[in-house]
This record gives sequence, C-alpha cells and structure tokens, in this order.
Amino acid sequence: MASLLRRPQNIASSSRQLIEAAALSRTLARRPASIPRPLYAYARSRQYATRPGGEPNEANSGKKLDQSTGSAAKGMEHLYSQSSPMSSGPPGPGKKPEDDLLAGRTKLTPQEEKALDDVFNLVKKGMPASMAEDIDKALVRIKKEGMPKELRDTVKECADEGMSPARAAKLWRLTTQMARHTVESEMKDKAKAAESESTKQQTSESPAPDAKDGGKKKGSSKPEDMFSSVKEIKFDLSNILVSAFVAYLLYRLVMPTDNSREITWQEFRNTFFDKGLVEKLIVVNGNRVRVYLHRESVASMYPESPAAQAGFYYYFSIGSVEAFERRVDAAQNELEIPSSERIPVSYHEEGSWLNTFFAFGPTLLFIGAIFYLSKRASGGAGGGGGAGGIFGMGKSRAKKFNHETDIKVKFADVAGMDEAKAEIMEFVSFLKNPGMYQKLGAKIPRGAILSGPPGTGKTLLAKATAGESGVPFFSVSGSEFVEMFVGVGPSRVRDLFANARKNTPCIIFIDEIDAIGKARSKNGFGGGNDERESTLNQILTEMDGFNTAEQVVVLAGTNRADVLDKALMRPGRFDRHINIDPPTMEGRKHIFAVHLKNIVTHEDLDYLKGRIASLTPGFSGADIANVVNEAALVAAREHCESVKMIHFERAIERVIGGLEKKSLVLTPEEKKTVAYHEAGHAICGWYFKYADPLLKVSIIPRGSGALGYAQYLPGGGGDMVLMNELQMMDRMAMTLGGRVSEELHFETVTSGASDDFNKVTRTATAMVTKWGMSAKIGYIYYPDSSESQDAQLQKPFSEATAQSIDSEVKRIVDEAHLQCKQLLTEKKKEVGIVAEELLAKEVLTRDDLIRLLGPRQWEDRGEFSKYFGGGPNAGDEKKPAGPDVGVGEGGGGLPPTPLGGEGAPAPTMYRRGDGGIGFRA
Ligand SMILES: Nc1ncnc2c1ncn2[C@@H]1O[C@H](COP(=O)(O)OP(=O)(O)OP(=O)(O)O)[C@@H](O)[C@H]1O
Repeated sequence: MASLLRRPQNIASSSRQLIEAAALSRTLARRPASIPRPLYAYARSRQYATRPGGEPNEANSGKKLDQSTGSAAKGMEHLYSQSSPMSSGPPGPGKKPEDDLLAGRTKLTPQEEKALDDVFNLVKKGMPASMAEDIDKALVRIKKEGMPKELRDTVKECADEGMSPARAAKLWRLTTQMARHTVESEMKDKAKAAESESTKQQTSESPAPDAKDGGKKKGSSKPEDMFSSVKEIKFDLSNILVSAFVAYLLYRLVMPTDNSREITWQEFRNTFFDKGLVEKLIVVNGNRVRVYLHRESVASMYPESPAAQAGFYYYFSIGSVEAFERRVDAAQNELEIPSSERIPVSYHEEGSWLNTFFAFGPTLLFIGAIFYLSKRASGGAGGGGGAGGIFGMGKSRAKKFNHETDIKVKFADVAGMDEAKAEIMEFVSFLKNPGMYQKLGAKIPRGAILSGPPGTGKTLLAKATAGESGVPFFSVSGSEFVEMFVGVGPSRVRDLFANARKNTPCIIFIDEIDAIGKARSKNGFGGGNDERESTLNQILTEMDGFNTAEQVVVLAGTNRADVLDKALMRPGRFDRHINIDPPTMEGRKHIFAVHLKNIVTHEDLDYLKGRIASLTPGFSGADIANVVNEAALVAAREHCESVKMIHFERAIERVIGGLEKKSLVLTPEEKKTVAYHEAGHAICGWYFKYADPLLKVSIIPRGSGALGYAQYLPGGGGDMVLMNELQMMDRMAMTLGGRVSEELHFETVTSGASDDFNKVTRTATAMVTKWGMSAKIGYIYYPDSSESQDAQLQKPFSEATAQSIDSEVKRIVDEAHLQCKQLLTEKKKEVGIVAEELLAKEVLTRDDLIRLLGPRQWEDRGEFSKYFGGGPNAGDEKKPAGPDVGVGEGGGGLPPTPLGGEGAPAPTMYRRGDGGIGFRA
C-alpha cells in the first residue's frame, strides 16, 4: 500500500470499469473501493498469456500452440514466462499450478451457484467478449466438477463481509485462472487426441529396424566422423581468447545487454503503460525509448520477473521524438491521467558500442602492434634464464638442439675434411671424458674457430661434434646479437652463456661470428660501432669467465677469419683455428659418396664419383649436395627410374651456368662471332702445353648472361696449389685466344672479351706486384685495396713505381697476346674447322676435338684421362664406360676461381660483355 500511496497515479488510473462493477454489486460490494492497477493489470495479463491475439484462436489449437502458455511473439517469450508480469506467478515447489487452483473441489449448492453467478457476472463486466466467453466456460465447468475451496471461501467472504479491493483482486485472479485452466484442459485434450492419431499413423508407416539402420549408415554424420572432425580442431589458448573477445564484441554490438529487452509500442502500451507500471521514460539519442517500471510494484507481485531486477528496463525504437511525444500525450489523455501525474520523459545522448570501438580502435591497435612486435622480437629464446630486458628483448635467440632427438649428424656424414675432423674430435673426447685430460693437468680448450669459404661444412662439422659427443647444442648466428636497441647484444650474450652453463656439458655454435667479432677499430675512422664492440667485449668476458671445469665448448664459424679481432683469437678463448678449404678431388669424391647414398642410381659408383668430382673443381660441400639433388630432379623431370651420368652432368652445367636460355636467339653474325671466339680459346687450350684442354664448348646461351659456354679440364688436376710462370703465360695467352681469333677472322672486334681482359690483367698485376715475376719491380709485395685499409686510401708505392708497374703489366699482357697471335695465325685453318663445326652442331666435346685436330700432344695431368680419355695415345686408349659428356646438350663449365689469387687455374665461364653483346672467351 505504501507504494500505492507514493504513486497516486497508480490509483488514479485504475480501471473505471472495475470500480463501476464493484459499485454495482449490491450484494457483494457494499463498500465500493478502487482496485489497484497492478492487480487489474495482472488479471488482464492472463488474457494475453493465454492468447496473445486476444481472440480465441481455434486454428492455433493442438500441437501448434504451446500447451500451457499459448504461443508468444518471437523474442517476447519472456514476457509470457511464468515469472514475467504477464504470467500467473511462480508455482509452489513440486506442485503444478492447477493443484493449488483445484484444491478442495466440492459440488455447489444452489445458493452457492447463484452467488457464483453474481460474482462471475460482476467480474465479466468490462472484459473483452473472448475472455468473458472463457469465464462462462469456467463457470459451467465449476458447476459440473465442483468449486475449488479457495474460490468458495472468497465468494463466501464477499457475501458475508462485503467486497474489498483485496477480495475483488482475488476474485479476478481466481476466476481468470479458472477460465485459463478450462481453456488449457480443452487444448490438452485436443492435443492428446491429435497425438494418439499421429502415433497410430506412424506405427503403420514406420520402416523395419534394418532399414532404419541403413538409413543411419547412409547419413553423412556418423558419430565417429563427427568426433574425428571435432578432434581436428586445435584449441589454442590464444585463439580461444581472441575468438571469445571478438565474439563478445560482436554480441555486444548486435545484442543489447542482458538488463534490457526490446518491445513494441503496442506491447509497451498494453502491457505496461495502460496498467500504470511505467515509472519514467528516457529517450536515448532521439531514436530509442527506455521504459523504466515501478520496481517495487513489479517486485512485490512478480518477484522472479527480470523487470523486478534493479537496472532492468524495456526499450522500443521511435521514428521521431515529436511523433513519440504526440503518441504518449494521446495515450495519457485517453487514460485521463492528470497533467501533474503524467509520466516523466527525459532525453539522453549516449555513444554506441560501435562508436566507442571506432574511437578507441586505433589506439588499441597501436598498443597491440607494439606488444606483438616486442613479443616477436623477444621470441625464440633458447630456454629461460638471464635478464630479459624490456619485453624479453635481451634474451638469447639461440636455438637449442637436443642431442638425442634433434641432432642426427655424425662424423661419418662429414666428408673430405679429415684434418679438421681429427682436430675437432679432441673436443668430443674432452666433453665425453674430461677426467682423462684434467688428471694430467691439461687445460681444456675453450673453443675453436672454423673458417673457410661458404658451404664448406663448418656448421655441419659443429653439429657432428655435438652429435658425436651427445651433448646439447646451442646454435646462434652472430647477426642475431645485433639489434637496433643499445645493450641488447651484450644482454643476449650473457643470456646465452647463462643458459649454456645450466646445461653443461654442451656446445655453443656461433655462426658468422664476423658479424660481431670484427676487429675493433683503432682510429675510429668512419665511425665506430659501440654496440657491436660491447657485444664482442661481452663474448670475450664470458669466455674468460669459464672455469676449466665448466664443460662448455664454444665453436664459431666464419668466412672471414682474417677480419676477426685478435683478442678473440688468443689462446684461452678460441684456442683452435681450424681452416676448412674447398674439398680436393679426393674430398669431393667422398662428399659425393655421402650424398649419393640417398640417390637411386645404377651407375658404377666409383666411376661416377670420379667423373663428377673431376668436373667440379672448386665446388664446396654445399655445391656438391646441390648438384646431387639437382641431378635427381632432372631425372625425375624426365621420368627416369634412376639417376644417370647424363643427369649429373646436366646438373653440374645448370649449377654453374644456369638454365639454357633457348628463348634468346642470336643473329647468324653473332653466332659466328661467338663460335670463332670459342674456337680461338679451344685451339689455344689444345696446343699450348700448360693451358687447359677443352672438355666441352657450347654456343647455346645460358641463364646467367653467358652467350657461349666452355668447360676446360684444369691442367693442374683441378687442385693445383702452385703455378709457375710458364703456366701463367700459357693460360693468359689462352684467355686472350677469343679476342685474337676475332681479330684474325673478322673485320672488327666485339666487346665480348672484356671479362677475359679483366682476368688477364689481374693475373699480370699479381705477377708484378705480388709474385715477384717482374725483374723491373723486383721481389716486392704490394697489398691491394682488398687486403689493407691503408691501401684503399693511399697507394703503397710511389708514382714512379706505379708507372713501372703499369708498364710491366702491359708488357706481360702484350707478350701473352703475341704468343697467342703467333699460334692462332699458324693454326688459322684449325680455328676455322672448329668454329664451323661448332656453328653446325652448337656443342662440341673433347671427342669432337680429337676427331678434328687429332689427339692432344701433351699428356693431361691428374686423373682426367681416366674419366674422359683423349690423351696422346687416345687412339689406342680404351674409351671409358658411361656416356659422353653432354653429347648434344649444353656445355658445362668449371666453377669460377679467382684469377690473380693463389694458383688460379683455367679461365672458366665467359659472360656477356660490358657492351651487352658479350659472349664468353
Ligand atoms: N664436408 C661435407 N660433407 C658432406 N656434406 C657437406 C660437407 N660440407 C657441406 N656439406 C653440405 O652442405 C650443406 C651446407 O653446409 P654448412 O651449412 O655446414 O656450410 P657452412 O660452411 O657452415 O656455410 P656458411 O659459411 O655459409 O655458413 C650441408 O648441410 C651439407 O649437406
């Protein structure tokens, strides 16, 4: 009642009809009293709960209708649920609502029947016809089946003591409940009848059990299938969190929050407004109205309704504020609500979720990106420990390989470097059996630097050391210490060594150590690199910091041992310097043997290894691995059962010269120039004692810019370590053979010989400035700019000496040119024969040259004649087994080797010249 007093509009807007009805009742309503609107609302709500349409709907009967509550509009089911203001209230625990309703039914006496008629007539006043009809039905039923005790008592109380608001409300409730119950019973009966009818039909139509199974089997969703598909989904915590967050955002965007529900204007009007339940209205953003109800009124009557919860509200959308205001005014006028009691309406502006999201989105994205990047930067740390710095930036990025599972490499897999292996095996025995050394007082070496050209197997050797010694292996590249933040490098070094100490005995391998281990600059010219130097200092400190009992071996790989800081190389740090050179002929055979293990081939393995090793001087282990793999790919492309010799040769050609460029068509003149150029080289190689005899020449352009391509057998056996002056002169003359041939056979010359001149000049310069082969300059070594920083700025010789060097270089090159010109003039006819044959066939082999020129006068050194034939007694020689080198195919070439360097052998590949017309010599 307190709530009623506080809200006079509740009473003021009570149903006029009800008050009228109560006043009209002469017998029952002696003291007419207003009935609180919530009670009236309750009573009216029964009608909607049973039949949302307000009309008895026969078509909705049977299965289609919910058997207890009728069907509600989609999304509005909650309004008709048991706990909503529109339901009959919660049933007692364990009881059905009708148990209470029908408790203590007894037959009616005639007086009671009359009193009941009066009451029901009173109640029916002001009701819609449909509901009055239900009330009548209920009355008939009560008369037939008896009156429930509660109703009887209430009717009696009304008769004895008169009508009061509470009794009126109770009567309303009981009569409408009875009406509803009657309707529901009818529906249930109908539904039962329909159900039994359909079961009968089903039993007559249902298929045999087998057929059912069959049907199930046919279905695509077998339980196992479903499980297997479910199993495949990977549940990753971060994925789940992100998906959950996104789903929540979407949900919040699409769905309103739980403490609100959308209704229509009609529902607002009929369910809340007309019943005086509305406390206030808030118009949000001019397009939505929030309806706040009198919570106490709702809670006292429907404790379980969501509308009774604090903060809950209904809302509906409006087209325009003006229209809404007009409608509300009209509704209030209709209900004759005085202006002082009208429902307050306020106006709010609020940002939507979407707006908030867009407002904060970029900031969140930015923060997220920074977080992600810093996470990435700190990722890949090999084990924990150590100071991580900001976002773990300072953590070591070394990958830790488990010796039992990850490292399968053994010394047997590393071929062609026996000395290096022997040296490093000592580390293995130290790691396996340290006591043996320590008891004799020997200090254990701390580490070794493996230096050598790229791909010679430094990393492989380090891995094999770890594999053999059975200890964990930390692998990191020098460049991974370098980061744009100051202090990260030293911090990562500390972290790496801290991890290693936790895992002793172990091996740390720092690849490309020159990235951090370069000699620290003395004069600071060009700006120092403090970060790199402090990283290096940290490595020096850490390596000093080991005590000899700590079994941590540090191996480092580099291609530039010459630039490393001296402090790094001193005993007590990297004690051992192991130099790994490109493999020799024997080494290449062994490396081929290692990699051929995985290849299917029916060739004679000894012959195969020897021949392809001869064809690959200067190749590193990585090149060899690549050739073997490439050969297998070539064979597979041709659908062969096994890899044959021809495939290996093609692979070598491809590795050296690139793919044949059949699309590049040379004009006949260009082709002729290339052919005579190549023929010039070939004739020189064939007739000069110390030059390299031709193995194969082709004038098919190749991918790497070569218009012609020749392969020569290195005269020194490919592994030549020393060259004498005669050899150099012959080779230089041969290198100039291409240009001289052009001079002799054409009116003019081309730009294609520039690469030849480069080689010749470098050799001649080295002869003068390094190898003491010029009487005028004498026995002096002048470093070039690649060897000394000083030489980059200032020439290490006087101007006069420079002139002498120039003249001496020119003299040597001129001598080589003269030597070549004499030979080619003498052999002009042979050059023509070879060139014409080359033009006709595009590819010539050693056998063709023997056929055209006769066997070579000079005996080939090394094992080449064993694999390629063609020595001075070639006619008598038994031809080696296996196919000829690349008959009818593009030529191969020896790998480029540095001329002017240590014992550079034959010229190898001839590329497009500067003028773009180029071809090879
Ligand atoms: N001596 C060898 N025996 C067998 N295989 C080898 C040998 N040397 C190199 N290889 C092959 O070449 C690959 C590359 O070798 P690796 O990575 O050890 O070269 P690297 O000297 O460390 O090169 P880089 O200096 O460029 O780091 C190896 O995986 C292996 O397949």
